[in-house]
Amino acid sequence: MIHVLVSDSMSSEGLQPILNAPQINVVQKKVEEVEEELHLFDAILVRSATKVTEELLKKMTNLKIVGRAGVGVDNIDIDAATKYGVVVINAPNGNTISTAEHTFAMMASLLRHIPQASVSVKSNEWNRNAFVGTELYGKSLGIIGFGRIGGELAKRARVFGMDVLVYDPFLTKDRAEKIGVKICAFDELLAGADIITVHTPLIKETKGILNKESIAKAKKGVYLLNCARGGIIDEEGLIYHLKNKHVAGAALDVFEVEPPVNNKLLEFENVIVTPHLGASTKEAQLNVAAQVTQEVLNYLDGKPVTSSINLPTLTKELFDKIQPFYQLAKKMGNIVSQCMRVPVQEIAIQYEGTVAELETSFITKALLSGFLGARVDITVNEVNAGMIAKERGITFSEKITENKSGYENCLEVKVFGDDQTFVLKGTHVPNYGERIVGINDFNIDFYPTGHLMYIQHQDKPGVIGRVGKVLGDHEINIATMQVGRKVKGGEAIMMLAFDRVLDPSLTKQLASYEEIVSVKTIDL
Ligand SMILES: NC(=O)c1ccc[n+]([C@@H]2O[C@H](COP(=O)([O-])OP(=O)(O)OC[C@H]3O[C@@H](n4cnc5c(N)ncnc54)[C@H](O)[C@@H]3O)[C@@H](O)[C@H]2O)c1
Ligand SMILES: O=C(O)[C@H](O)COP(=O)(O)O
Repeated sequence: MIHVLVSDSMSSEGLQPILNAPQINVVQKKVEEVEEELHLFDAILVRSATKVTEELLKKMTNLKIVGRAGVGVDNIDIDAATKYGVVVINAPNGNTISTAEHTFAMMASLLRHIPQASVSVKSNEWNRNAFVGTELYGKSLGIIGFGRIGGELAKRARVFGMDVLVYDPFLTKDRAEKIGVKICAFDELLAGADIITVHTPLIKETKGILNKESIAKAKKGVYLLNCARGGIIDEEGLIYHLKNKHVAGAALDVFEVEPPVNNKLLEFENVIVTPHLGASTKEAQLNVAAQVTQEVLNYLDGKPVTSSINLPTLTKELFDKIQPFYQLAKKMGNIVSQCMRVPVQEIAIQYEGTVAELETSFITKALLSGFLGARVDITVNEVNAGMIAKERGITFSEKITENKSGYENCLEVKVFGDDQTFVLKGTHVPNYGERIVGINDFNIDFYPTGHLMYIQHQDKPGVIGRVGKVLGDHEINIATMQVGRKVKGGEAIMMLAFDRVLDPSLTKQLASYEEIVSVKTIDL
């Protein structure tokens, strides 16, 4: 049974596929209400209220995926999730329109004093002079952060006859031209805009991007909006400029601390607020819940996810193509790790042929996870493999080379350890399966599965017979056997497969023979 925790309120229509899945037990409760069962959950679905901290991740020992039904992931400790091998996905475009519309509604409300006028009329006043507003038409809207929401907002502003100034270090000229906005430097936007709105993520570069100093560079009488994340506009700086009337008004959907208890901003008549409602429409909630539900189901079912924050994004088509190499790479990493039982400093992976045309970074991570999984005591997967390798001082690299092996596709891994190197080559033969086709300089051909024994020996008469006899004496059936040598009478190797795990005493006995150089067992 798979256990999924939905810890924030979500559209039940969007959650239907997961609620209806017979093999999934869905619990819709806050984290605090399931403290005792946290270790059971395979997945957690959240909005912005649940804080997915390292502390929580440590308690959720079975967790595989965090699904954020929305855009912002600043409530999730991505580094910690990556460290514990937990995939984080979001629903990046399901609430774009709703948030752009909300921002537009806030802007219009702010300039026409609609919330204040509404309260006044409901208090039996009829004070038309107190609420004289300002038109949007002909005004300059400055947008900081021109992604999905910034772009949708700009289209609406253009239709209302506004000029749009944009500051976004990652914005291309092409996109700006298509939407009809002017790319500006930050200070140029501050100086030119009548209204400024922020639509960036909350990251260290954007935290307090509008603060006491930068707001001072804006036009006197500027209006400010924040429907992105609390903290992008520094609240102390905003309060300062509201007091000195440099800022004519502000519209805020988000706050540094939510809910904004005892927040001085709430005392200003010219500050209008909503309780983080940008994404709160039926449509957006259905979209984000449905997107994240499908992604979580896919991932738990071993299928690709398309909007992961800490994994390469793969389409289903690409994932299907990668899948055989992913399995092969994982096994190769595992074999190499068991054959090189010494500290390793470097892992170099080469791709040849058709595999080189795929997303090799994903395959590299699979190989690393197979390698590390065999030697560390924590969950290692493609999410955290790179991070764990670095932590353990193992450098890794990947290279695409011309096809020299003669196989349609070939992966080669070379591992450098204390005074030793080990090379393994593998290929995937369509309709046949994974094959290991090279160990160090030896050509060989075996299916990497089950319980294996790798023997390095001298190519002399009787060695194979002796190995067979020892195993036979212990009633051990050899399932398959492959032998490889470079020159007659020189170094040779054997790869044997068994139906069960071998007793370590056998390894010792075989290794004691003069013609046998080394014996290693490999369990896959
Ligand atoms: N109020 C709500 O309910 C609500 C709803 C949805 C999204 N959001 C928030 O809105 C924000 C934007 O969402 P989006 O979907 O448009 O994201 P997005 O990723 O599409 O856009 C973000 C943009 O910010 C730009 N950016 C990054 N660093 C910058 C910097 N230092 N200076 C200027 N620009 C920078 C990026 O280049 C990108 O174009 C996010 O913080 C998200 O959490 C809030
Ligand atoms: O980043 C987002 O998607 C929004 O801030 C929405 O947050 P919410 O899911 O808590 O409404």
